[in-house]
Amino acid sequence: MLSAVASPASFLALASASRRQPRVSTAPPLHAGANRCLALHHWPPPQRTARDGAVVRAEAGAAGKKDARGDDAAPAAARQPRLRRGGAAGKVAKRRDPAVRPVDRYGSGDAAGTAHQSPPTPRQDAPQPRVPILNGVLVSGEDKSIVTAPPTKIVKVPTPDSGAILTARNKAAESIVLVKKTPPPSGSNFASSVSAPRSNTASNVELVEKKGAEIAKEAPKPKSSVSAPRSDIVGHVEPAEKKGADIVKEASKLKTPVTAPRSDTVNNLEPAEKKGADIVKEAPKPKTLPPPAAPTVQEAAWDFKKYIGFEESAEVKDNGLAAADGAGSFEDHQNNHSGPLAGENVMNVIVVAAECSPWCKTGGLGDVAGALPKALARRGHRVMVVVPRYGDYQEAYDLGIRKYYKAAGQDLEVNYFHAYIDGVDFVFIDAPLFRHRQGDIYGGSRQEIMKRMILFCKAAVEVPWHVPCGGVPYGDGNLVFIANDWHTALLPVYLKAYYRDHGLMQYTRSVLVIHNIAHQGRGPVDEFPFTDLPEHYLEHFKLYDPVGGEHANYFAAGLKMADQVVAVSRGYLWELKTVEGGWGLHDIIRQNDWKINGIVNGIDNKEWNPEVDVHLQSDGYTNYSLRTLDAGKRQCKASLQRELGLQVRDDVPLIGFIGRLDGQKGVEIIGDAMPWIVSQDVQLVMLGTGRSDLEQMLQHFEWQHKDKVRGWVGFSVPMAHRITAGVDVLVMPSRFEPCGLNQLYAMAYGTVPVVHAVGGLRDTVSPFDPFGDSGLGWTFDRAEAHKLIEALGHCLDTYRNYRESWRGLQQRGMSQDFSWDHAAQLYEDVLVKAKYQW
Ligand SMILES: Nc1ncnc2c1ncn2[C@@H]1O[C@H](COP(=O)(O)OP(=O)(O)O[C@H]2O[C@H](CO)[C@@H](O)[C@H](O)[C@H]2O)[C@@H](O)[C@H]1O
Repeated sequence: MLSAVASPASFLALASASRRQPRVSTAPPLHAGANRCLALHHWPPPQRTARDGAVVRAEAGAAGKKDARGDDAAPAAARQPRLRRGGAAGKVAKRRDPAVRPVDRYGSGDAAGTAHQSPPTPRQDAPQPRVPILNGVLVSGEDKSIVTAPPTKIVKVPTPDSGAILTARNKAAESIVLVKKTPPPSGSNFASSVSAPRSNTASNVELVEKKGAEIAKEAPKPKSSVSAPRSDIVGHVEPAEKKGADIVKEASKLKTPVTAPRSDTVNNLEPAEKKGADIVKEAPKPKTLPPPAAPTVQEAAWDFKKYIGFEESAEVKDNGLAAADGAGSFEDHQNNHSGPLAGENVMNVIVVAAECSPWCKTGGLGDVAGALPKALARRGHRVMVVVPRYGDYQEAYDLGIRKYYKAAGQDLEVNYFHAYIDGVDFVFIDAPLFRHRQGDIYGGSRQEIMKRMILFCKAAVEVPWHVPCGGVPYGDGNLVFIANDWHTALLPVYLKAYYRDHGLMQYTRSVLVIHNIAHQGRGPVDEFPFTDLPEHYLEHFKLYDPVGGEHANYFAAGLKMADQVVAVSRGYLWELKTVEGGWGLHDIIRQNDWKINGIVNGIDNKEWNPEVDVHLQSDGYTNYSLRTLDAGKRQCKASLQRELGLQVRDDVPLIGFIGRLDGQKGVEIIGDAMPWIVSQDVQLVMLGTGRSDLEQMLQHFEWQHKDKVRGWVGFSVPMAHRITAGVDVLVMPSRFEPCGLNQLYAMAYGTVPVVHAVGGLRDTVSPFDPFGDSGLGWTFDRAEAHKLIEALGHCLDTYRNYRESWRGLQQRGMSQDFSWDHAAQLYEDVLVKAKYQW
């Protein structure tokens, strides 16, 4: 008997148990038909390859070598290798190169087993030796006394009036130049960022000024041309430029690290404008340099709708759909004289992620990085997304800025590309390491992907200084970074170790979002020096794993260093604190509980909306709304059946599955339930890519049940949209699901979800109650085939025999507000908490 609500503990314990056990292919279906015993052992058994990116014994040593402990000691789900997947939205061809073992989607790997010893207590508050690091250059011990002094360097401007602050390289005479503020070009988001009251601006400025005045009184006059008292400019040193001794020598002449009003007060902040102007007046005139490829702002001409290939229909416009996602368009806000929704909480926000839709997406992280920033911008924040440039993205142009950063012992050049879309600055970090990875963004060995992420985080943390979006860099005051998953967990660490520990970037905060803690960025302790962090930071990384032993863990360090943390649902946050759900980091999560927030993702109302969905505008599909649900869905269903070569029948329930093919998504549970499924009068379509054994399973089922089953192996955004619209039921038997987006998309499209009640699935799909006529779908409390079958059985019964109840389910699902605007408001609360946190 299905119990609609079970305790989370039981979900987890059971999910975890099933993770540990081999798949049982003989789970007795409740409504088994004649061919219930259809053998599942036809398809190849899961390969027992080493888990990608797993904990690597220190002694495994040699570069490129994977987990030396083998798979047998790890839990089953954890053991399953997660193959890399293609990336480009909608057109990513899968590549498999047998010569290079894929690492996995998240590169460096699944966390280890279920039994964990307590990780070391976080010690970020412990007194630490103040080893000065100036842009990653360690200053020797005897120079410690000057640690707090700002390095005097090195700013040149691209053009005198561009407002950009760029550091010069290979330039003999370096000087600091205060850059005059220029009015933002039309179309830039500068207006939004400066027009809003900046609550901490005033207070920060006062604070800094007061402090500055006091210190300045005591401080000897700097000898260099540091006439512009701008701490962030002063504080910035080109890493590869003048190292160690030089910097120390220069810096020792100054004792005014934070005396100055900060660049952001000059560049970004309205209340500080006057002061900024005064400072500018006093500042020496910028040298006239030959103009480099200056950032001309072309963003205004960029049309997102054109880019994604649709124009809203007149009907949609009339219905005020644009406003349906809450805050209205960015333009609306610009014209809205009542000020930004965020009010005095307006901030500069930089979202840093390894993928971002529509440029590069392998899963939900890409969706979030593409949509959350726009929602934050609609609230009035000045928002930037920083993402690697894996391919040649047409809408982004080269800013002509070159920087060098050290990663894994190598000096690597990065360039910055920029686009301004929907009120958001998108900055693409270009480097040879990222180029040509579009179809394989998490590919390569563990060391390779870790090196990419080290470089990415180092470059990203300095973007607010170097990249003049709309002519004006963000600056480091009133600034918060939102890092995502292990790939960017190093960002909060670099922010602290390189800057905040040394009195720089004092008004910058970091938030780390946990989308999936099963991937943590683990490596042997002896690879820690690759990160280029001070030695004493190692303690924040070290984690003991009973299976893999001691290792260095990026996610662990990021969780400790971030000012605030977000888990992508409240249910997931609860699970993270359990042994089964924390994947070895549960103790760290518990210890940092005070700063962890659970926020369910939203959905992009332009991208995932049946009324305007561009993928429903051809091949017989159609857009539809709640009003036209019956006809619209019928048409989409028929088109999907036709496109997939299934019999076109409206009366047969069409079931769908979309997802990465790995242990998390529970696709093998569908496999276990297959004998029962094909015994019913149903059709089933599954779309996914990932583990090769699971891909083969999909293909095998299609081959075996041609009349009923389709297994589409690949990554196809259009097909994901069409399946979401065309099917009646979406199954998600995920073993764990931090949030889950597909069930949200399904409900928005009038498709009824049947889900394993874990994490975000449990939070977002309330179980159907036929008596109260409430609920949004069916849930089952254990990731097991017979539980799925039971829930699916009830679902199909309702579909066939209780059409009114079915219609009610669809209507309730479509009427939910899943917009990002609500989630963005909750994120804003977290950003504000971080901002006032010291
Ligand atoms: N073969 C395919 N072809 C086309 N599109 C495909 C596809 N396979 C998956 N997708 C798309 O990728 C996205 C996957 O979303 P999920 O929420 O399942 O994310 P994922 O588990 O990757 O991410 C993690 O992060 C997200 C975001 O926080 C959490 O919701 C989630 O629980 C967590 O595991 C959806 O947009 C889906 O349509």
